Amino acid sequence: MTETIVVAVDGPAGSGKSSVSKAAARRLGWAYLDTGAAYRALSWYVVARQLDPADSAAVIDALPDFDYRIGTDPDTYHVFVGDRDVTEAIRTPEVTAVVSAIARVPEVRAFLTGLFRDIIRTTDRDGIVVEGRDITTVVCPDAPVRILLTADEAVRMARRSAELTGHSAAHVGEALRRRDAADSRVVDFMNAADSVTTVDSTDLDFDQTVDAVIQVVQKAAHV
Ligand SMILES: Nc1ncnc2c1ncn2[C@@H]1O[C@H](COP(=O)(O)OP(=O)(O)O)[C@@H](O)[C@H]1O
Ligand SMILES: Nc1ccn([C@@H]2O[C@H](COP(=O)(O)OP(=O)(O)O)[C@@H](O)[C@H]2O)c(=O)n1
Repeated sequence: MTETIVVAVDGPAGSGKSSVSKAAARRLGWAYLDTGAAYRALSWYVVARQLDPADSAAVIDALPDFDYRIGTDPDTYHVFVGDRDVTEAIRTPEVTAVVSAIARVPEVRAFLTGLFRDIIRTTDRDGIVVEGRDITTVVCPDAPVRILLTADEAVRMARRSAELTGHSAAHVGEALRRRDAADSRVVDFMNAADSVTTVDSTDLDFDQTVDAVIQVVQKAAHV
């Protein structure tokens, strides 16, 4: 059996990681793994169990009962905790506001990294596009294709606030800046690590960004 080709994609919030990675996976006929969804689902679970997200010990204690499942088919993407479909619930501003506190706990990162590697190992496609904050550096540092997807902060904020109707652009922008600042104290996703290719989507539209990612994949993985 040939080994699955891993495409590792990191970047800050609103850079296009999820949407671009999903579209690239679809075009390649490969699997897609959204790692942020696991951090979000754990945050949702902590809130649902009425635990304090800032209480690391309580969050660590909850890990063995965290029954997480995610689809890796880009066309039928769903996130479950137990038998509850949380695909929508994990995107609310309430969950987004607590996710950085959960993600900074080293035991949480180790637990979820193990889970991601299991999912990657058991994929039945020729390749998998995995996106997050530490995929090129921690989860899959040996991936044959490693990409940092960036865009200027103002552009990222504008994209995000266009998605979240009902929230002011200033509020969305401030929340995004605060989350990036907190997250980047834990892992560096603003600077490309050695031999990681940067794709800057500031002046690219969505399709051009997908094209740019596919080109990096084709060049690095010869597909
Ligand atoms: N190059 C691009 N040009 C315009 N809009 C984009 C581009 N890339 C992504 N988007 C849009 O920006 C929004 C945020 O993208 P998303 O994939 O959720 O980012 P991330 O996963 O990095 O937070 C989405 O609505 C997406 O469709
Ligand atoms: N590999 C990853 C992915 C996400 N995360 C955390 O999970 C949160 C949500 O990730 P996400 O990718 O869904 O966020 P967006 O960039 O899509 O808004 C981030 O703000 C990080 O705190 C992480 O720490 N490591």
